[in-house]
Amino acid sequence: MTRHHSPTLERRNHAVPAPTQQLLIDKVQTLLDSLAMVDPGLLPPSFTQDLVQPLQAQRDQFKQLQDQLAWQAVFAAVCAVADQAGDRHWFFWDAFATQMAEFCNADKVAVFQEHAGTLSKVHPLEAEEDLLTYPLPAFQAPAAQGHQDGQAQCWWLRIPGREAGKAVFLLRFSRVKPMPRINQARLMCIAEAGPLLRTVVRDKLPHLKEPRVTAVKARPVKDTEGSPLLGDHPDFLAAVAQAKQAALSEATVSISGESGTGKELFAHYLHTRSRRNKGPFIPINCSAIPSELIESEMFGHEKGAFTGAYYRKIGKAEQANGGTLFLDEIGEMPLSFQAKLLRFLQEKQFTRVGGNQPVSSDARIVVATHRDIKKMVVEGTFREDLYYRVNVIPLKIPALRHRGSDIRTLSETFFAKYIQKSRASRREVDETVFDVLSRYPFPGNVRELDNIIQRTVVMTQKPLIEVSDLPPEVVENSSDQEQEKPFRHHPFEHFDGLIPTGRDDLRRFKKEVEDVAMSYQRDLDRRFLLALLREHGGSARKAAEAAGINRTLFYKLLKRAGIDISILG
Ligand SMILES: Nc1ncnc2c1ncn2[C@@H]1O[C@H](COP(=O)(O)OP(=O)(O)OP(=O)(O)O)[C@@H](O)[C@H]1O
Repeated sequence: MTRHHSPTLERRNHAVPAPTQQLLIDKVQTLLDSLAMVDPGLLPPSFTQDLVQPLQAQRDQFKQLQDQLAWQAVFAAVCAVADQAGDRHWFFWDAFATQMAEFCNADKVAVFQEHAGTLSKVHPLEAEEDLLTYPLPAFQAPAAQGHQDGQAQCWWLRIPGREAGKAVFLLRFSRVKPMPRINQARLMCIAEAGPLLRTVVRDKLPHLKEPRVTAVKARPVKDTEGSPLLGDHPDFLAAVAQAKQAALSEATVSISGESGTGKELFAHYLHTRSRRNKGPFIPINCSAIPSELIESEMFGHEKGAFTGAYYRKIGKAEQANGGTLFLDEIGEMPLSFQAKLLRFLQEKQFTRVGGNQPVSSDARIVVATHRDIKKMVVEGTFREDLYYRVNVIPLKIPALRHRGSDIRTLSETFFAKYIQKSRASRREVDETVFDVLSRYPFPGNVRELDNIIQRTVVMTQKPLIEVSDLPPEVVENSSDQEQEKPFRHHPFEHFDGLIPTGRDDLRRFKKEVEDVAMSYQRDLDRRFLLALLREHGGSARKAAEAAGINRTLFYKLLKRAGIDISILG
């Protein structure tokens, strides 16, 4: 069987500028759109067939070209990965492999599937011909069958006419993210296939040259200035700096931020850095206490104040004397209690439930909320005077997903913490894990990240923690990319000479479009002018008047459109 010798996919091909492709598509589309607006009465019956359909075909051809160029870019990226990996083995990243599988042409090659575990049986293949020079359609991937997402698979291609085949690794990686847009695939081929394939090579083919492995070693928990607040994103550091400043004063601080961003941690940090740090830090979660009990929780009660009050109880406000009282979720504070709280904040005095003696407490107040209490004021569910009383120093903690670099810092620290606690304390984390985590939106913020990593470390005992060890929901939701639109046609179907691959070809294409556009325009002008003249009994003066242009210009237009007025009767 002869081998398919279509033009090779040279790397220079993907150098054709992407904007030019889009420009061509846009141009033809604009033309089509304006044609769609022309009054059908002015158009010849064969209009659609003669003009619209060829234009549509041209637009589709440009789109196809765009796809193909994108594929070539991906191909070039895969070449780069393959270059790094040595000359005998090919590595395809899943999205690429799946696409290839779709365009499989099974009669050209025989394909044998091998599981990664049997890879070592694949004997070294002579490399007398560089695989890079093969036309892409000759790489026939089998239709995806029996793959498990997230698992590396090996496919062995046997190319007809040759004794031995070439080993091709197709990496199933679809759990990591849905198919990316093709123009993003290029970057991701390198970013994602790289670490995974290195892992596969290292684990399964130990006899091959040791690949470069990028794994992160667990390291001791960071402890900067004794602060438990970890992070180095500029917005986070700005919040820490504000907190440091606020700690020096006695003013009430109002901390806002989504759930799990570290509001309580910040409140504690404020306390430990304040001059009250020898005093108590007393937190009270307003959302966790039933509204009828909030007053006695906060201010305590006297013995016999109500049924079941057998002893005097000291409330949180009193316990916090000399220290800090942290009112968490202040937005959940019942409206009925807000007036009493306001009085305490202003006078530093309160009365225990069932008592009549005023009790004083010198507590610094820090409040937190994940709700927009300003909005609650407008809605009438939070007292305006209390809002101003607590909102003296506002401190906003950004959500984790807006603090990209912190995901990395915190992940490393949490991995280190839990790996140290685990039985096998010498474990590593594959870089790809951090890539996946950095793309996950973390609705539960730092608390969620902490839980995810703890769960991951506990649930696997492997020496190298990989993406497949992360909880599936994290991997599935780690994509911030748009959903991939499936390709409509084989990317290399018309590769042989039909599709322009260089700048000159594109210029020619562009000129063709312009010529077509011009001829359509002339044709339309002509039809319009003729219709106008007929309507006005062949009188150029009347027709010009009706069109709102002067007669000289009208004659010019007639001349340009090749209309001889004398033939009109
Ligand atoms: N910057 C950080 N560094 C280290 N750990 C953090 C950081 N931010 C949050 N955490 C950890 O995340 C968890 C949640 O933090 P915390 O309880 O302070 O959040 P929160 O905003 O008060 O949550 P909620 O609104 O649900 O009460 C805690 O285990 C905390 O130690």
